[in-house]
Formats: sequence, C-alpha cells, structure tokens
Amino acid sequence: MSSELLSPAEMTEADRLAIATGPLAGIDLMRNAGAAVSAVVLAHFPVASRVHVLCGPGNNGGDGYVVARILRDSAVDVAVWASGSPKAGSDAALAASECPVRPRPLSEFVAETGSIVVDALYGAGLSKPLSGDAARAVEVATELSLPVVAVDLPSGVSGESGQSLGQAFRARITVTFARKKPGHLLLPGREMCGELVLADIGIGDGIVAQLEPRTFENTPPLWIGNFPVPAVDAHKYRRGHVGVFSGGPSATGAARLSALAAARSGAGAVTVLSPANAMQVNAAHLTSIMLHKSDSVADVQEFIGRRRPSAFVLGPGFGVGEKTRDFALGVLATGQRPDGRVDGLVLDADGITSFRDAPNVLFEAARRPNAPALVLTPHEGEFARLFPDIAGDTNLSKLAKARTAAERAGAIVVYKGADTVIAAPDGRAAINGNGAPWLATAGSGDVLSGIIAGFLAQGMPAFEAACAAVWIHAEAGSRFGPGLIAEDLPLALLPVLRQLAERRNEVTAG
Ligand SMILES: NC(=O)C1=CN([C@@H]2O[C@H](COP(=O)(O)OP(=O)(O)OC[C@H]3O[C@@H](n4cnc5c(N)ncnc54)[C@H](O)[C@@H]3O)[C@@H](O)[C@H]2O)[C@@H](O)CC1
Ligand SMILES: [K+]
Repeated sequence: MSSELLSPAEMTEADRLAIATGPLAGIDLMRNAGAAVSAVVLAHFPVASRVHVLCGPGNNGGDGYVVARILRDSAVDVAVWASGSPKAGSDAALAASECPVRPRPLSEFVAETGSIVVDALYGAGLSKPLSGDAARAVEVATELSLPVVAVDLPSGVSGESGQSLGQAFRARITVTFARKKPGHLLLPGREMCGELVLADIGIGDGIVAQLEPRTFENTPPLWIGNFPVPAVDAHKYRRGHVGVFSGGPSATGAARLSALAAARSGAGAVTVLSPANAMQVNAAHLTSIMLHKSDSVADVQEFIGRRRPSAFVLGPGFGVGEKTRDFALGVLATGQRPDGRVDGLVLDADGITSFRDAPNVLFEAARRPNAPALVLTPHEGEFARLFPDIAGDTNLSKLAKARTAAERAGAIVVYKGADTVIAAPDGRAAINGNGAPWLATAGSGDVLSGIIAGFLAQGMPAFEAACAAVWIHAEAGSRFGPGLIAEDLPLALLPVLRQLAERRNEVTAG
C-alpha cells in the first residue's frame, strides 16, 4: 500500500534490503533516482538557460552526478558544484566517475537569473544544520529566485520531522523515491518541498512490507475498507446513536454543530444531552436531532441504559471543571457495567482542558480493560495542557509527540493543526496532507469531533474513524474554499461522503 511513509532510517534499510535481495545493485537504484529527477527537470524547465547541479559527498550527491550526466547527454548546459568528494568505492563515487561534467567547488558557486538549481547536497543523511558553502548556496538561490528541484528532500529539511534547523532550500519541486517520508508532509517541510513527485526506482512493495511500516499518509486507501455504508435493511439505531453533551444556556452552539456533523456522517440517531437550564434554547434549534435532559452522571447512566448510544462527544462548549471530568469518567466506566457499554468517547476542547491537573486519572480510565475507545482531539495548546513534557521536548517531531502521547494515554490522539497527526496506542500513526487554511474557523473542531463520533457509532475502528474524519473534514473545507464557516461544514461533507460511499462499494464489489 503506497500510503506508507518511511523514516529516513527505514528508507536506508529499504535500500539495503533491495540491494541485498537483487536484482538491482546500489548503482542501479541511484541511476534510476537520477533518471527520475532529470525527467522532471526536462519536463518542467525545457527552456532553462543552464542547470546548476549541487552535489554533496553522500548518495544524495551521487544522484546529482547521474542527473548532471543525463542532462548533459540531453544537450542541456550543465554545471556541477561539489561539496567534498564521494568516498572511494561508493556508488556515489562511481556515479561521479561516469559524469562527464567536471565538478567545481561549491565554495565558488555562482549562478545567473534564468537558470535552475538541482539540490543534491543532502537527503536522508542530513545530520546537522547547513553551514558554510551549503548555507551560502541557499542564499544565492533565494536571492536570484532560482527554481530549485530538490533530490529526495530540500537540503536542510529533516526527513524525520519536517523541521529545518537552520538554512534550507525552498524547492519548486521535490522528487523522492519509493515512498514519501514524514518530513514531506509535516510542516514546515511540506511547504519547503513545493510540488512533491514520488518516483519508483525499483524498490518493490515486498521490500517495503518487510519493514512493517507503522506510519502512513492519511488518504482514503488507509480506511476506505472500514468506511461505513448502511446495509439494505438498516434500522436507524443499527446505524449508530451518538450522544453530544451541550454546555449551558449561553454555550449550546458547539454541541449542535457536533451533533449535526455526527448525523451528516451517517449516525442513524443523534441526541443532544442538555442541562435543564439549556433545554429551551436547544429545543428551539433542533429538529431531527433529539434532546434529552442530563444534569448528573446518574442522568447520563440512565440515558445510556435506556437508549443505548454507541458514542459520545464531550467538550465543545461544555465548560472546564469537575462536572466535565465526572461525565467523561462516567462514560469510560461503562466498560465495567453490565447495563450498556459505549463504544467510544470523543473528548475535545474543554473536555481535554478539564484534565490538565490530573491527566493520569483520564489515562487510567481509558486503559481499563473493555473501556470505550477514547479519542482525544487537541490542538497545540490543549496538547501541551495534557502532555506538557512531551510538548516541550524539542527532540521530538510532531509525529513522535502524537505517537508518544497516544501510547501514554491509551487513546487515539488527533493532534490538530495544518499538518494534523493521528496516532494510536498500538504505534500506528497517520499524517494528514489535505488540510486547507479555510478550516481555521471557529467551530470547525466541533464539527470534526462530531464526524469522528458518527463513524465510531457506525462501528468503524477508532483509528480509522479518526483518520477518515480528519481527511473528510479537510476535504470538505478545501472544496468549499473562501468564506467557509463551521455551519457550512456539515452540508459540505455531502459530496465528499457520496464519492467515498461509491468508492467503498467498488472496493466491496471488487
Ligand atoms: N543506495 C542507496 O542507499 C540509495 C540512496 N539514494 C540517495 O541517497 C541519499 C541518502 O544518502 P546518504 O545516506 O549517503 O546521505 P546524504 O547523501 O544525504 O548525506 C550524507 C553525508 O553528508 C554528511 N552531512 C549530512 N548533513 C550535513 C550537513 N548539514 N553539513 C555537512 N555535511 C553533512 C554526512 O556526514 C554524510 O557524509 C538519499 O537521500 C537519496 O537521495 C538514492 O540514490 C537511491 C539509492
Ligand atoms: K537534497
């Protein structure tokens, strides 16, 4: 499955395995990589006056020497600027020996407007910030606004984290090999890469499978097989019943947004659980969505026992405090009760913040055997409240942070942002790449929580439910575009859901 992502270390291992297994040798993979990059350069910049290929000392530089040879063979005016020379006997040294363009030292690098830069300085092997000649080369390219085609990764960007420690190339196009890396999707890496091209260099799916990757790009193939489509004889309660907790009389809108989203994502029934003093305002705004008074944990338990909801949303507009903690722990404790177990709880916003002083109480409840699946949906600030030490660890990427948090909490963690990461306690994680700035609008997160609960209620496993919801929410937002407000989102889901339902049917039929 090509939604797998490989860390730089995993990619090195994939290279090693592929070479050990044959039939391709290291130099063949390098020639394929160089050929893929040259094809991109020729296709995108057919009238470039000159191509400057910057070659580092490792295999990334090796790819660069192949590019220079192929472009020269295609009658392109090519200059090669080298930082150090490849180790004797390496694939890169062989590629350099086959390159007819005599390299000049990177320290003398000069370029002219109208030319193109191929950045083959460092890729997977980047081990420290760019300095000296490499940093100056970034400045030259930036100053002249030269289009940069990056080999594997823009030099200076970490394939692991997407962070750049110092200077880094900002590429127009990045050509990577076999599988994308986390740094291609995590910010700011995603932006530094420009357009991303994934090239097959002959590392087979079987080789990648041997590594058992646990990180994925969040795209439909990851979860379409679990995407819920109602059976012909569907009954509304068999399509799942979602309960959404409403805040007090002046904070009811968030819960209604969640409720509407849960309903639109296919839950057969949705109930807003409202404090007595907000019943009237909720009643005035609800039609197909049901309303139930609930002021205490006992009220919630009575509702669960009688109405058998399968998933809850708690947090949007609910307020921070003891009542929130009691309700969350009450729902999680249904795993220990004979009279109605709930499948899942989505804890968002105030639901998360309420546990800032006692996160372990929440995590212990989520870890108890048979407990409902807990899905936490923090943005950066909320994440730091629940996991201050993880949030503050500058050695961890956003991916590693979400993964560590999920393991600690025994919960699915949806670490929101323009590069949302979804992580499961079993180590799986997905990075979302279809986010759009239009989604940064009040109430957008409430809608996301509702979609997750809607899928949980329909029996989708929690990791897949969270991944699907994040992708669909982002897709709906980016298709809607400018002017989007949260009220628009539940309806904007429809064309996205329709296409997915059709695709799911094809998967089932096929
Ligand atoms: N056989 C293979 O392993 C293949 C590798 N490929 C290419 O090989 C690359 C990885 O090659 P390498 O592992 O040799 O790593 P790199 O070529 O990315 O860099 C390794 C070298 O650069 C030095 N270095 C790293 N960061 C530096 C910095 N900021 N300043 C100065 N020196 C620095 C390291 O000490 C090391 O000597 C991939 O990105 C890809 O482009 C492709 O050719 C496909 C086949
Ligand atoms: K590079």
